[in-house]
Amino acid sequence: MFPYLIDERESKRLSRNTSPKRSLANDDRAGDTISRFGQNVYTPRYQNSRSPVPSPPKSPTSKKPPKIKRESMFDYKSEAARKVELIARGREERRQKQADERAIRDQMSHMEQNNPHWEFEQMINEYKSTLDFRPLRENDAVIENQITVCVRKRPLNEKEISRRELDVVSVPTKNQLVVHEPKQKVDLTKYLENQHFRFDYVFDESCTNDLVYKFTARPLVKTIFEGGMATCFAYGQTGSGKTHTMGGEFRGKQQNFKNGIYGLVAQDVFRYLTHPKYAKMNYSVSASFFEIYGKLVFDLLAKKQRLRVLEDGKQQVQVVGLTEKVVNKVDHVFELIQKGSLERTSGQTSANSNSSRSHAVFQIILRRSGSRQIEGKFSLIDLAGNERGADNSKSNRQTRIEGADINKSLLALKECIRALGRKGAHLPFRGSKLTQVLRDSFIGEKSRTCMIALISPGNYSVDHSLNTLRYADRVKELIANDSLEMEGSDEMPMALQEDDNSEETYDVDEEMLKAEEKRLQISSLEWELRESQRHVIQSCVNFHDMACDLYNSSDSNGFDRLHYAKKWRNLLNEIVDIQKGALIKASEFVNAIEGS
Ligand SMILES: Nc1ncnc2c1ncn2[C@@H]1O[C@H](COP(=O)(O)OP(=O)(O)OP(=O)(O)O)[C@@H](O)[C@H]1O
Repeated sequence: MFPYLIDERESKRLSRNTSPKRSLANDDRAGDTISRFGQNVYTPRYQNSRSPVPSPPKSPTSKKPPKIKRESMFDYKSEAARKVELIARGREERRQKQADERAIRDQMSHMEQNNPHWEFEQMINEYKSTLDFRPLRENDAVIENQITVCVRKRPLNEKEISRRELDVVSVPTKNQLVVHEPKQKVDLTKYLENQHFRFDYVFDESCTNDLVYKFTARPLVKTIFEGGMATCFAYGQTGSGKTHTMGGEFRGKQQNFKNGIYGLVAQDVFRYLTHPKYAKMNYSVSASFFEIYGKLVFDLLAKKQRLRVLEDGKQQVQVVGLTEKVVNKVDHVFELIQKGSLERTSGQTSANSNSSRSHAVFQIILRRSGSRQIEGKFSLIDLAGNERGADNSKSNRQTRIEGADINKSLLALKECIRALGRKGAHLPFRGSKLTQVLRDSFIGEKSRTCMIALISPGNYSVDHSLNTLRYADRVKELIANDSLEMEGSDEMPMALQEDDNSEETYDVDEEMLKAEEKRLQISSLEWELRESQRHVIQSCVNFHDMACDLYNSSDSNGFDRLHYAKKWRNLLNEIVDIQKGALIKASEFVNAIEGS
């Protein structure tokens, strides 16, 4: 094609020279170069205008046409060709890029469909690959603490698996746990916030009830044979495994009461009775089972008969009329556990249709035969779900009141455990019905307590799990501080005891330790600040309802002014107390931040 183009041009040039009359050849309209399908195609103008085709100049005198330098020919050719090639290559690259992006998008949407959290999953897997997993083993040493705080993580359940939830909790060692909190930045970048916690023991999803029992309640059984009080609490969100741990594993709807902590304690109590040291003491064993629902107490062994709690002048608290059955063999205890469990009050929450809104208290009591004097008592408490706040905004008044009571009792419980850890500290047992009835468990040198915090591993539960861990951490943190404060004591500080038991040697950096403690303290105070704020908000709503009811009641016949005024005063007192409590929490938090 190009030789033709050159010949044509050359011929025109020549014909211009040789025949001046030719009009067509006298300007540069002689021919156009048209780009067609990416190639330069030359279309002579005169062809388009149907002009007679001039014959190529064939002058006999004409010499050979002057040679066109090959170099310039190539220049011309390569210039155009390069542009074309560039355009073509650019187009090809664009298409390829678009195809690649489409393929990635398709792959991502396919992955999203199969696993909406695949990016977080990848991040968690990457993080886990850096951990050295050394979980708790059956033959690990059991540490004897006055207060033991541990955490149990259950496996993902069917519902969570069907919702394609991620397991966001890792348990690398026997006393450490990491929560991988999925987060998103404002620019939608996803990232993990890995939060570390440390407790006396951490049980991963593979641990059985037997193993949990061995490290938690079992060491406390001996306490009640030596004149002490023992308590074991199961604390956590609804559905996190409190009843599974305390009452026994579920097989469908059937619960195996023999392998829950209630049943395991009962079996060990009867075993201890046969021990030569205790056989001669002539102990008799009895059991009671009751439930605390708001401010009310019900007997689970007497068709939920309502019970009154009375306190005498010596601060001795009694649950009046509570059924206490004498048990001669462990099977009797299982029967009582079964009976009481069936009676237990359940309500409805958005989180779990069988959620428990009450605290269940199962007690095993030791007395000398023929005596009313209690020698030892083991209280096992399956606490109500701690996730009340999340349910509250949408819930009815009754549910809100229940929630407020549960929050109050859980905060009071924490304060009482703190008091037990700090010898001689004021015991704020009147903070709730729960702590009131358990008062005797929080006093005395020999009293021992164990808290099992239960967490659900799914990503949708991460906020509740963190709240549970912070609560447990607050109890643990104070114990650690108290132990460190015991100068000259034979007892080693808890943190150091653990370190001595481990194979690693720690180079403890005092500054770092202090900074870490401070951080933990602030995070706990923040949690308390938020909880107390929520409490104020709830109580304001309740206060408003009750104040309206009371106000309207003044219109009725037989209106008693004094009674009315007293009721109003009580309402005001109650809300002022709650607000004062919140004010203290807010000040504590501000002081901690400003002082740090
Ligand atoms: N460690 C575990 N292993 C296997 N399944 C478990 C475990 N913990 C709990 N589950 C199961 O999870 C479900 C909820 O557990 P559970 O009823 O004990 O929760 P909960 O904390 O007592 O809830 P609620 O406060 O509503 O009573 C049950 O079906 C239980 O069998």
